[in-house]
Parts: sequence; structure tokens; C-alpha cells
Amino acid sequence: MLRWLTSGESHGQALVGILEGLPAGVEVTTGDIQGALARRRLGYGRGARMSFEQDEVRVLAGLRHGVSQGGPMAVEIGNTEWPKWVDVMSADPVPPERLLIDAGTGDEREIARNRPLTRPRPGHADLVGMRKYGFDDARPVLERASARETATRVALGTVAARFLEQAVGVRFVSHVVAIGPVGSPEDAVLPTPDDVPALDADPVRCFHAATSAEMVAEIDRCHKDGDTLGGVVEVLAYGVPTGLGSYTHWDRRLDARLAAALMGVQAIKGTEVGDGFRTAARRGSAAHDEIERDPVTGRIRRRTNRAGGVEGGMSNGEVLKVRAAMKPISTVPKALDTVDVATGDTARAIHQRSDVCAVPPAAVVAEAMVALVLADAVLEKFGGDSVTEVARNHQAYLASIPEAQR
Ligand SMILES: Cc1cc2nc3c(=O)[nH]c(=O)nc-3n(C[C@H](O)[C@H](O)[C@H](O)COP(=O)(O)O)c2cc1C
Ligand SMILES: C=C(O[C@@H]1CC(C(=O)O)=C[C@@H](OP(=O)(O)O)[C@H]1O)C(=O)O
Repeated sequence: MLRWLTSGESHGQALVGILEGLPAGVEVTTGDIQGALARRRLGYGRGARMSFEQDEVRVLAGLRHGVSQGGPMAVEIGNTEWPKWVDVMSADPVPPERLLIDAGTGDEREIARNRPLTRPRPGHADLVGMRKYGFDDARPVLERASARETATRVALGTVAARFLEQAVGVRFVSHVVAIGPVGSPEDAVLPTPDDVPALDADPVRCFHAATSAEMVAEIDRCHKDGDTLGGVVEVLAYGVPTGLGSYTHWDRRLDARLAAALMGVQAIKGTEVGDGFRTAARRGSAAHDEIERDPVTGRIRRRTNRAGGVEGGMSNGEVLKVRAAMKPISTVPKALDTVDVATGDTARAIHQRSDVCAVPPAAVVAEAMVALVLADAVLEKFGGDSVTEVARNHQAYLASIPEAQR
């Protein structure tokens, strides 16, 4: 079993992630993690913070000379903006005069950082979080609700993806299929792992060039209007072994586990496995993936992959295809109506800065979550304390399946 935990606040000193249950022998470096975090920062439409803040990665435990040791892996991602937040986010009490709203520096940003946030944003965690945890300031709520935390998931997901590639040969692709009303055509070519550099280079992580240009234009229009956008991301996993997950109980189903992991990402409000909601409108004869025997090789194969590689809660050996729908960013520049909870007066919701659109980074985060779920399912199916042992168990399983069905 693979377990993972994250800790840390958006403007705290650092984020910390722990991955427990990783077999020994996974080859991965700090540079690999840094590279994945850099991909999460990409994307047209992100706010100013992405340009000045860096992710400072330190692997604190679990790796030795670039190879996992079998013990829990701990990763720290330092917030380079921490010096500005030392007092506001101090773990220990600070003298009250250091938290004065205006410490006399005249620096507007300093004042904004220290001021209690009492105008909750519709769509963010602010109002319910304050109520639930008994705060009169949204600061502690937004600090942990923030998707800054997804940097840790990407770090841990990178390790999971390395394990999957080395043990069983799985490779990932994540891309954006819609931003607001602009979507790739239904029949657009699916990107493969060889296309990842091109996707990383695209401003919105879209594989369809004409759609990508339209998405950028839509983000520009939205930015000009002081508004925000959501969209849809897709994760593809190539080389997933058949038989991960199970039909025997609801919480063993691979589709259920993937959906929970994706819905656990901030702002994700819907998920699809394969053609998902689109398949609901079809007749059965046009919804399923007919099975045939390849006349040349004799192997059993599918004519289509509408199911997205999962049937009966198990991977069926086809490309795994999952989508996640992201709602528009809730910190809307032309701020939404709210109530100032300190005074009870009608007010405009908090807005200092925000992303106009964070769909491209959400694709990278979704990819990390899928990698973590698949790594857990591979360990459950094949077991093993080392990558070599998992690979051996996988090969033995393949050898036990009739050749035509492998
Ligand atoms: C990569 C990423 C970046 C985000 N950036 C912002 C942002 O800049 N401003 C904002 O208000 N929400 C942003 N969000 C969304 C909020 O974190 C999210 O809406 C909030 O935590 C409330 O959770 P919920 O939307 O799941 O209800 C982002 C989400 C993701 C995945
Ligand atoms: C910092 C990141 O994303 C942040 C996620 C986020 C939110 O509310 O979720 C709000 C923004 O932070 P702030 O309000 O401080 O500008 C984003 O920049 C990141 O992805 O690394």
C-alpha cells in the first residue's frame, strides 16, 4: 500500500510531503522533482505570484544517491517568498506591534498582508472555513485551502510515476481539452508520451494548435473583462497493466479511486472515465468497445476505447483516459458580492491578485494524482519491496494470462 500526506500553508515557510510504502530501487532525483514542479508553474493565465516565487526542493529522507531506500520519502518545497511572511505566518507568537495593520512602513503590500480578511470570496473556502474552525479572519482558511499545496502532490506524484515507469512501463500524458467555452474537437488526435515536450511548450498545454490559439485569446478577453475561467483537463496513462483495481467491492474499483483522487484537487467539480458523461447520450451499440481477434497476430483487442481503459472497476489494458472539470477561479478581479463578516455590511469579496485561469497547471496536478493512485494499485496487485520484485511479479502475472489476451 502506498500512502501520502501533505502539509504546509500557501505563504508558510515550506510545504512538506511524505510518501510511504514506496519500494526500494526507484531511480529519481531532486532534479526530476524540480522539473515536474516547473511544469506545474507553466500556463498562460496564471497570476503574478508564479513569476516571482520559486519552488525550492529538498529531499529530506528516503532517497540515497538517487535511489529510493524503501523507507518513507520526505520532500520539502520551500516558499522563496517566506521572508515577506515571517511575522504573518510565524509558528510562534509574535509581539502584537509586529502585526499592526500599518507598521508604519507605508508599504501597501505590507498592510494588505497583515489586515484581517473579513470579506469571504464566493466559491473559495473562506466563509465556511471561518465558521467551521471558529476564525474571524479568512487568512488561516485560505492558507491551507490554497492550491499552493498541489506542488507537494506533484512532487510525490513524480516519484510515483518514476516507480510505475521502471516497474511496469507506464507513461503519462496530461493535456487541456477545454478552457471556458473553447474546446478541442471531439475527434482531435490523442497525444502520446512522445508529445509531452510539445505539450509542455504550448502556452495552455493543448495538443490542438488552432484550439490552443483560441484558448489564449479567450484568456486575454477574460483578463480584460476582470473575470476568470475554468476548463477540462485529461490524463492519459499508456502501458497500464490489465487487472488493476477490482469489481469485488466499491472502494476497490479503480474508477472510484481515480475519481476520488481527482475530486480531491482544489476547484475540480467533475470527473469522467473514458467518454464519461458523453457516453450517457449514446445507445449501447455505440457506447462500448467491441472485442475482436487481430487476424494477423491472433491477439484479442478492442475496436475503440470509449471506456477509457476501465471496465468493471479494473484496468482493461487499453490506454487509461480520465478527465477532470475545473470551475473558474473564485478570486474574481471584478469582485463578487459578499458580506463583510466583521461589520455585517454588503461588500466586495477579497481580491488582491489571482490566476485568471489555472487549467494548464491543474492538468499536471491531475497527472500526479493519477500516478499516485496507479502506483498504489500496482503495489496492491503485484506487491514487492523492490522495483525488481514488483517487475518480476508483473512478468509472472503476464506469463499466467493466455497469450492472446496479454
Ligand atoms: C493549480 C490551481 C491554481 C489555483 N489558483 C487559484 C487562484 O489563484 N485563486 C483562487 O481563488 N483560486 C485558485 N484555485 C482554486 C482554489 O484553490 C479553490 O477554488 C479553493 O481551494 C476552494 O475549493 P473548491 O473550489 O474545491 O471548492 C486554484 C486551483 C488550482 C488547482
Ligand atoms: C501559489 C500557488 O497558487 C495559488 C493558489 C491560490 C488558491 O487560492 O488556490 C491562490 C493564489 O495565491 P495568492 O492568492 O497568494 O496569489 C495562487 O497563486 C501555486 O500554485 O503555487
